[in-house]
Amino acid sequence: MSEIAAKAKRPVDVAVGILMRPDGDVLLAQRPPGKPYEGYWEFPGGKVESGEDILAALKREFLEELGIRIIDAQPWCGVEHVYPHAHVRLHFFISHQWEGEPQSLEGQAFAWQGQVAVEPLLPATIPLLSYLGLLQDDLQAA
Ligand SMILES: Nc1nc2c([nH]c(=O)n2[C@H]2C[C@H](O)[C@@H](COP(=O)(O)OP(=O)(O)OP(=O)(O)O)O2)c(=O)[nH]1
Repeated sequence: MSEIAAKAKRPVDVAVGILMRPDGDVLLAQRPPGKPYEGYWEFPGGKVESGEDILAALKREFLEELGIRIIDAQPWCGVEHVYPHAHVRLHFFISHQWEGEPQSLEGQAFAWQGQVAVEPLLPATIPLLSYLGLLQDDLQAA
């Protein structure tokens, strides 16, 4: 295998955060122009840097991209997906504790959603929505 092909196949770790309000609404962001899949909706986050702890990466990305300070977040699930542009390993966290309101520091749009209805959504994230819906239902029933 050539060095370029091997590099292309190496998974990239991505820290992704689902901010969940007490009523179950979650925050989505629209990918800004210039990124692969621009205009698609996602849960905010970004690539983990070499040697960086995943939760630390999550906190850094939220501060850099949204101006939000995550106080605490719990690991939720992992998803691996191969896109034409990258092989990603997504580490999803759920946070109920943060400070600040989302600011569009990268020109991205935001939406708080109960039932997630924004479209299009990044393909690797779509299968998680039904599981997320169960969590939101539990929160509302509590
Ligand atoms: N943040 C986020 N990324 C996701 C989700 N679902 C999904 O497939 N991804 C993929 C898309 C990208 O290939 C990768 C995230 O990388 P990115 O390019 O947005 O990361 P970044 O903000 O660090 O970008 P950059 O510094 O390289 O511009 O993960 C999701 O729900 N949220």
